[in-house]
Amino acid sequence: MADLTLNEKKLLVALAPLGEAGAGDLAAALETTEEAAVQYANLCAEHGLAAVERLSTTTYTLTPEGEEYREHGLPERQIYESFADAISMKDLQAHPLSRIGIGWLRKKGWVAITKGVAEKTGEAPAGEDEIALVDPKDGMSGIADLLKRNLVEEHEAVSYRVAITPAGRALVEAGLDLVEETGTLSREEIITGSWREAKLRRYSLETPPKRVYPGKVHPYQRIIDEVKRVLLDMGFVEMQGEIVQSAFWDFDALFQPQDHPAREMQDTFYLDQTEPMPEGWERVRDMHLCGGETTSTGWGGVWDEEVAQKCVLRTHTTPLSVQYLISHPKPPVKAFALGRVYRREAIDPTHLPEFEQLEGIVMDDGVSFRHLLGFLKEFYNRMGFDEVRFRPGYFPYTEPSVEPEVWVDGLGWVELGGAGIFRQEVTAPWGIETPVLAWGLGISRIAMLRLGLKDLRQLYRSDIEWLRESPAIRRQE
Ligand SMILES: N[C@@H](Cc1ccccc1)C(=O)O
Repeated sequence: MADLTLNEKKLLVALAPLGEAGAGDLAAALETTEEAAVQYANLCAEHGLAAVERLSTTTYTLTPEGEEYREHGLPERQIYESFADAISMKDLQAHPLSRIGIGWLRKKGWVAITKGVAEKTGEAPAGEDEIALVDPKDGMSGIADLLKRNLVEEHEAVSYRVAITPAGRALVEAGLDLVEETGTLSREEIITGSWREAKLRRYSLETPPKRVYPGKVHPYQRIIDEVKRVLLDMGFVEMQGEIVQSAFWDFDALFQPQDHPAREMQDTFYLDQTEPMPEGWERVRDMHLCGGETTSTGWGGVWDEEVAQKCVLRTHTTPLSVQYLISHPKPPVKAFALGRVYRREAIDPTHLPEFEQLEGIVMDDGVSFRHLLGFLKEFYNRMGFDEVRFRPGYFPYTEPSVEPEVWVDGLGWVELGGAGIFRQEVTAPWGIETPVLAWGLGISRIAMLRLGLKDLRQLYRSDIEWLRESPAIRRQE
């Protein structure tokens, strides 16, 4: 029995005079936790030196509702006692417990209902459930009904008893050497060689240890952090902005006409609040009406100030770009925002009413459409997508516009957002003449592809199994 650890030996020595003991007593004798004592006992059991018995006891306690009924009787009993022999259904239904109690009264056969009158059948013995309600104990036949009615709660308590086997006793009687073992060696012990005399604790390399699940960054947050890192590496600064925007910023400042379908209630979350117009709003109005002082003709028609003042949950992060340009009108500007946006979407595996967008702008003299494609390609390459292509797109605020797509094995080309060069209708009201490249990309989609998910909802539901299995490391570059 050379491979018994000191702890196992100590356990046997403590157990031998008792023959049999609860894990709690053994833990006290060994000055350790009950869990550890059970572990040592199990190791002894593996060597045939002890036997471990797992005992589980079930106890029941009353819920607050159960307590209430123990005192005053089950609802059906209370109703039963509230009238003499017969009662009209109308009066019966007026009883405060009627909603719970009437069904049970009938089911238990205590009343018979004919022509709108409930009449006692004369039989209403105390049921098993009522007996169990007084003092619920394991094995009572009324417990199941009380559990179903949520009047009692079940608790399971597990305890362990350990008994020494004849082989264990023989070993203790033959005498066990209780020399302290060491599990760690100090620098000195190694240098001086005194480790040779130390009694080293044996480890079993076959027994799998209990898995631990340390806290770690959420897989989606890791990708968001990585996106931000990539943009910062590419020389962008981060812009911040509000989730609640006026329709003026979310739509009008982006030259989205007031009758644009995306502005409608079924697509956008409107709030019951308004925001006053910002300085310079009249130039946006004029742009919509007639193109202001530019070569544009605008949309024509009418433009309603009240429509623009309504607040919405931002439907995209693009309003932040306009706001940033207004406060940073001088080139060069390279800025990004990564934040949540809201749309009234029916929920399915690839659509959610909230998701994350990565917004970006580059303003500088001489930047062109080719720079835009270059930025997007570079970004996706750095995020691990090697093949990128662009399809023509349309947005009211950009011209030309594109929709970037990336190639994903097994899925084909996946659309990931929109991009373009801001139209003069967007920039001119604020006196900006330098070209501005702009894009808004879906980040949850990227995360889904990178994490190999089939359902976007996985990113937002706290699925503990998935979180535990997700590696806590960054992607290999
Ligand atoms: N805002 C657009 C994306 C976009 C942003 C900037 C320029 C062009 C397109 C969207 O939400 O789909």
